[in-house]
Amino acid sequence: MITIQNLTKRYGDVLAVDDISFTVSPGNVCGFLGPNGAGKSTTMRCLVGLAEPTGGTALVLGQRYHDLTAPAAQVGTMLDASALHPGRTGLEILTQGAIVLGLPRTRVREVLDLVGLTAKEAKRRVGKYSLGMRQRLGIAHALLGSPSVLVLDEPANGLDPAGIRWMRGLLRDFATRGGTVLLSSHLLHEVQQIADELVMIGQGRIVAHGTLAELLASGDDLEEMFITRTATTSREGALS
Ligand SMILES: Nc1ncnc2c1ncn2[C@@H]1O[C@H](COP(=O)(O)OP(=O)(O)OP(=O)(O)O)[C@@H](O)[C@H]1O
Repeated sequence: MITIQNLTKRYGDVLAVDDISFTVSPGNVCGFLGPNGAGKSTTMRCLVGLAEPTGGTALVLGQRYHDLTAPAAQVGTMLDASALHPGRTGLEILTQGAIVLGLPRTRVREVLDLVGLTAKEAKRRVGKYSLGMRQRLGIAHALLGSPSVLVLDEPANGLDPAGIRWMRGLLRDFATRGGTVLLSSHLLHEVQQIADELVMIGQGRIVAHGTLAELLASGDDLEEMFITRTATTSREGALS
């Protein structure tokens, strides 16, 4: 369960996130959609304790991230796949993660299988990985501790159509087993294929929220809605 309530985050003069509220329940894959600079990463950083909210709360499993008993295992995160150390192999990164979480080495093999990285690929340095392989490794790392919540920033970035289909299957399966997923994207087409509910954000404010079916049934063209609403919302709250 993810519960964002009246979350506000200000960096000096910049109101990065402006009083947003939404929840994601177990069993759901929620796409957090917005153009560059809309406030997606900031919201996710507040959720996983990397940024302190200026106001409101961002709770995961009903608690602040740092108050969870084993946050790194309970919540799988991928906030920046490009931050993976280029000089290490995928295997080294996952093995180190398993050690930190107190998990058996066999778990590394399991998550590699889950994301479709071969043993040979795992032994290559991350600097030689394609963007899609980095995304898979980042997701493998997020899955290590068998979390019940996944928070993924732009996970489909760099994936080809087959990779996107694979990710949809993986996340759907995770949600079907009771998991909660929040994933961000700045591409409507991408997120539409993966998520079953959407939170659209523009300039720090939520401009649309609902299941994909609800949003599509409204008769509005989703792309038109995305472009017009995220462009016209102002940080001073021009669009209610
Ligand atoms: N540490 C920071 N210090 C100052 N301003 C920041 C900081 N982090 C984010 N911002 C600003 O907050 C706003 C929201 O940024 P954020 O990264 O959350 O957006 P985003 O939707 O994730 O965008 P992108 O898709 O480009 O990653 C932007 O104006 C950004 O410049």
